[in-house]
Amino acid sequence: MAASIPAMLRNWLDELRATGYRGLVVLHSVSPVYAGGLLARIFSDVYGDVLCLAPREAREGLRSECSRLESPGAIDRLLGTENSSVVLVVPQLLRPNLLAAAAETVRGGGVVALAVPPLGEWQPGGRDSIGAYRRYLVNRLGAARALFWADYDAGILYRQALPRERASPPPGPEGYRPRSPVHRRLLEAAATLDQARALDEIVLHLRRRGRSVFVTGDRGRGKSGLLGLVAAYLAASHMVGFVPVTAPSPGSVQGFFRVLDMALERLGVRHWAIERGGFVAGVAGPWFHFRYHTPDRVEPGAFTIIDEAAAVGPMRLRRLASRSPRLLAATTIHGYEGSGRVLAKMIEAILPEPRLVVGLEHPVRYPPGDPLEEWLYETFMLRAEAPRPPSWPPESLDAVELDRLRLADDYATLAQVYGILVQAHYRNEPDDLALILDAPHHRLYALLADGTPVAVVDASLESGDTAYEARIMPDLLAQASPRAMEARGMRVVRIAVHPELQRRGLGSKLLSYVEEQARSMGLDWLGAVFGQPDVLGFWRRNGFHVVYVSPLPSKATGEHNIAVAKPLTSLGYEVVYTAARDMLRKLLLAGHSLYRGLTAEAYAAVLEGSPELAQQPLAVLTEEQKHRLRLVLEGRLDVEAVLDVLWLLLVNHILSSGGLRILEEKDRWIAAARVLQGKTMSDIAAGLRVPIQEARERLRHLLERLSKDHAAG
Ligand SMILES: CC(=O)SCCNC(=O)CCNC(=O)[C@H](O)C(C)(C)COP(=O)(O)OP(=O)(O)OC[C@H]1O[C@@H](n2cnc3c(N)ncnc32)[C@H](O)[C@@H]1OP(=O)(O)O
Ligand SMILES: Nc1ncnc2c1ncn2[C@@H]1O[C@H](COP(=O)(O)OP(=O)(O)OP(=O)(O)O)[C@@H](O)[C@H]1O
Repeated sequence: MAASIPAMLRNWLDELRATGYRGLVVLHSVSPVYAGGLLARIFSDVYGDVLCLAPREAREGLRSECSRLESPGAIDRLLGTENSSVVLVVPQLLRPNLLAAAAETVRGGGVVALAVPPLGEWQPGGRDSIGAYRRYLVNRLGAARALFWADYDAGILYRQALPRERASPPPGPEGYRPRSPVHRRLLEAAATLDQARALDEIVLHLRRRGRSVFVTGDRGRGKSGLLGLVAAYLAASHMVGFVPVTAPSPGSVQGFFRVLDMALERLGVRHWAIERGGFVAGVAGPWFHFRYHTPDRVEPGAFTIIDEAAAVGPMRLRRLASRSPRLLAATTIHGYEGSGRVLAKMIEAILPEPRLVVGLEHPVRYPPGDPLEEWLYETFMLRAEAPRPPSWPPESLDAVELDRLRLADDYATLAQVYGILVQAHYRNEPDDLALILDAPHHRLYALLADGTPVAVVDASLESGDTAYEARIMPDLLAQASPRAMEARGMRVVRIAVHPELQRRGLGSKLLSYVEEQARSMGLDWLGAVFGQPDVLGFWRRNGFHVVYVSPLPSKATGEHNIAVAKPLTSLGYEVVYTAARDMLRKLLLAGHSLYRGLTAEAYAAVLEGSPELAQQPLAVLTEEQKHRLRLVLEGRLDVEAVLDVLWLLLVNHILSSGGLRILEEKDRWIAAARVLQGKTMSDIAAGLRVPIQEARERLRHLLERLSKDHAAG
């Protein structure tokens, strides 16, 4: 009986190849390594090439079967490669990111295969899983349109399916009539008609003095390739000299450089590649140089190219956009390494006008409508969107904890929940769904309006006993609070309200339900960690305090993580207030060193504090300082002569009142940036778009006010 599974698989592969589409193979066995070897042998016969990804202990047994054998961790490097078949040997945890990324490398007619333990023992969520992810995956396998699913040892075929129709290849660039003066040879270098049309539009836009271009599309649509074609046009037309190119990693620009190199070759433009650390880091010619820099190092040029802009983050983009006269950017809307429509809209708004937005739809490596891509996108909800909101006001509005095992069987509700939750994070990736469904220490809460989710919280239980990789808050609190590791709490990993129903109190209502749940579990604190300082207002309104601000920006997004917490027990009070008071002091005393990198707005926001954080001020002014202060107040010296005095007065004002209590927003920003962070007046004026003279006036008024308060105090 067992012998027939390989034969059936071969037949299925023949039929799959005839359709031109890609498919998924899942083969169970008590020895996933053996099953992986078997799959590799069959694929090698059928296709000639097999990429195998297996953990170290499994690799020895596979060496002779695979044309390339790597660890699952190498997937980032392999993303630019193209394969007919990929075998993933997965004895334990199956990370959705790995499966989705491996599929990205497979061309039309090819397969991705999973070699896994027998169905009864299969736990793709790993050892501590609650089993919801397994249940969900098994349900989803039932919905795949191109699947071969069997148990090799038992000789059982669970399911095989093939699409009925045959794929038609995406239309090519042949015969496309351009409107711009783009070179014919360059147009023919496009991989799809879509890419050719976009190239033409972009050239037209740039020739008409357009300032920015934003290319969007799902993964594998040829976005990076399109940037390469445009770059070749700019070089060949002598429109550029030095062009900085940035993206989250050098690996992510290899496709760009490859297509740039190919296109310059076709145009007969002399050029050479510059390699660094095994990657192409630049392509240069006699009058041009395209050069890769990491997002934290890149200096904008007259033309700046940004690939995977979503991963570079809005903060860095804003900085690049404000300093670069012209920009070419591309981003994935939905893909294995995340992103989302919200972020694409945000990026679009940052890019300067006149701006052209072009979308690419046709995949480059496989036909449109590919069933494997469809299955991955649906299974990992990569196109998740908030559902249509229910009619408002609803008859009932109930906060509940969602049963994740039941959710695994209810695709429609899970899609609604996830569709709301994705907004709380710029970048959503397949792994996120598995985490939310399956992580043992996570809890999922929702506010249901007549049964439809309108607000969702994903929370995680954390204490000193939680595994190091799975806890965040206890370690942050422990930096200042000696008893933090004794305390137990719940971290709101994400909170989101339906986009059409925000600012009606729903977020606060759900949060207070979560707080009740945490109290009933006897937890000491409720907390959250996030990157966007603009939601701080929401947390403060709900009684949370800033307990930590990361001095280092995230390498990718440039944002500084902020942690907030609210105490629920007396131990919680001790831990949270100790950390929050210490943080306020540290933010003040290290404003010019550790926290100088924060924008004035973000720094002023974290300093806002609350009266409960009031504490002992620093030393009083010396006689000499008082003397200088008098001279300034009488107009005989400039404010800059008493910045030390102003620093002391401001720090003491904040310490004794528990936060930066200056009402006018611009005054707060200028005071924070000049006095506490030590930024120059010209940087501040440029950053906040305030004339220097006005900034000086505001600083002087602040001095007058604080010295009056000081005299009165
Ligand atoms: C750990 C994390 O997930 S952080 C990321 C948070 N999530 C997001 O940013 C996703 C998009 N935003 C949302 O989903 C929601 O707006 C939330 C969750 C931030 C807030 O929920 P809402 O229901 O909109 O807020 P709610 O009406 O309860 O707000 C109460 C008060 O908080 C403050 N507040 C709420 N949102 C904000 C905000 N974005 N910025 C500043 N203050 C805010 C306001 O003072 C508000 O009162 P007001 O509307 O009378 O001025
Ligand atoms: N015009 C082209 N000629 C040859 N190959 C191309 C062309 N355009 C893209 N490719 C190749 O097709 C594959 C997918 O294209 P590309 O990387 O540009 O897609 P993308 O939309 O940027 O997606 P991703 O987010 O996966 O990078 C890459 O290997 C790329 O090198």
